Amino acid sequence: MPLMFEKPLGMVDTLPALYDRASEIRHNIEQETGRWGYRAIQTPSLEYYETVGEASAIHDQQLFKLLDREGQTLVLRPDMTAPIARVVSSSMKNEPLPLRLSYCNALYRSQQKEGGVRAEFEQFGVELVGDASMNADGEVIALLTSTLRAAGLSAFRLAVGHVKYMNALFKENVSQETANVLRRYLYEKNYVSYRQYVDQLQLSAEAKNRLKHLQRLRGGPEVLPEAKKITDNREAHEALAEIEDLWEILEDLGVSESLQVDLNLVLHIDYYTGVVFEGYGDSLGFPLASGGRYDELLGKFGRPASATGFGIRLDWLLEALNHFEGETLVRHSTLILFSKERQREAVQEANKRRQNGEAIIMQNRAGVPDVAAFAEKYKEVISFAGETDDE
Ligand SMILES: N[C@@H](Cc1c[nH]c[nH+]1)C(=O)O
Repeated sequence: MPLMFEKPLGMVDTLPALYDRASEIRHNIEQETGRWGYRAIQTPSLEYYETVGEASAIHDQQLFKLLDREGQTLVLRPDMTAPIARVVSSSMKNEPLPLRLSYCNALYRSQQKEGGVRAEFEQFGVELVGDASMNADGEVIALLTSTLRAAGLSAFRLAVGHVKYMNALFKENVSQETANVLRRYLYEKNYVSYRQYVDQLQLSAEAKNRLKHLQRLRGGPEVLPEAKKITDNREAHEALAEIEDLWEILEDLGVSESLQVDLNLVLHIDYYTGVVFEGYGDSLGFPLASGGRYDELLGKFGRPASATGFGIRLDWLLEALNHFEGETLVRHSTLILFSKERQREAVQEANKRRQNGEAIIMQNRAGVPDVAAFAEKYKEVISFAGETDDE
């Protein structure tokens, strides 16, 4: 294949039909978060590696890095949460907390050769900064459900976990390195390897049982008392009490039905410090949204504050909505086909219709090699033909 048709790994084009669909969804989502008082923000595509790049807590190999003229290393933003932490701590530092912000931006995460995963994708997200109460966690989860609904996704599930519960359980039973391996398996949802790995560890039978029990801690709020039984750790119990409190809030917010507790949940970013969650469309095998509480990130930028938020991948949301059927010709505009001698009339007609909100394409017949084939695409064709044209 000639190189001129190739794109760098993980880069994709968006053709008009999909672009229109994505804009519509973006618009619906932004309207919904606007109704909850979230104000949109934009930040640059490039950030310093040493500040935002590191704070993003994305694997170093996944960062796209480049150098500016001063020799400083820059990254294409892999995440919006860290840039927002930067803004909240600098240009918005006098704004009283809590702050409610939203964004819709392209993010960049470089991919391995295999996998065929996008390295540039659009993410819509919100951040609620400065509210440590469980109501903030409840609000962002409820907002995630209502944005997914506003986007037209009726069937989805949300899983809610807690970083501190898992950390405490691992700390009590295994070393840091072992915990990292276990976390990796849980992140990959590779439960078979998780069990096999636990089986071959040099641990007491009880410790192995506790680690395996963790895997079954998924379901309704009835798993919380179960979860209590396998550890006496204070932090773990506090984490469970937070989820209980959250559940009540979510019931009051009317969104507990699509929710599940999942104490196995591990996300791809490690700045999370509390409640974490992930959203799945019924037809997809992978999560299209995720988020959670990150109480230590803002402090890295000099304005310590608790915070929580979520990000939705728009490409995966579109897939869940089943609108990935590929490019089709959209018969939504009207064609005005004119000949030079009638161009003034054609313009008047086009202006009138455009003012009424109609999409009009004006096309001089002389500019089209095959008029019949071209006109085929439009739902309505208006002709301002000259004397010598055949109709
Ligand atoms: N930035 C996270 C999503 C998130 C927003 N706020 C908290 N978490 C991500 O890219 O997955």
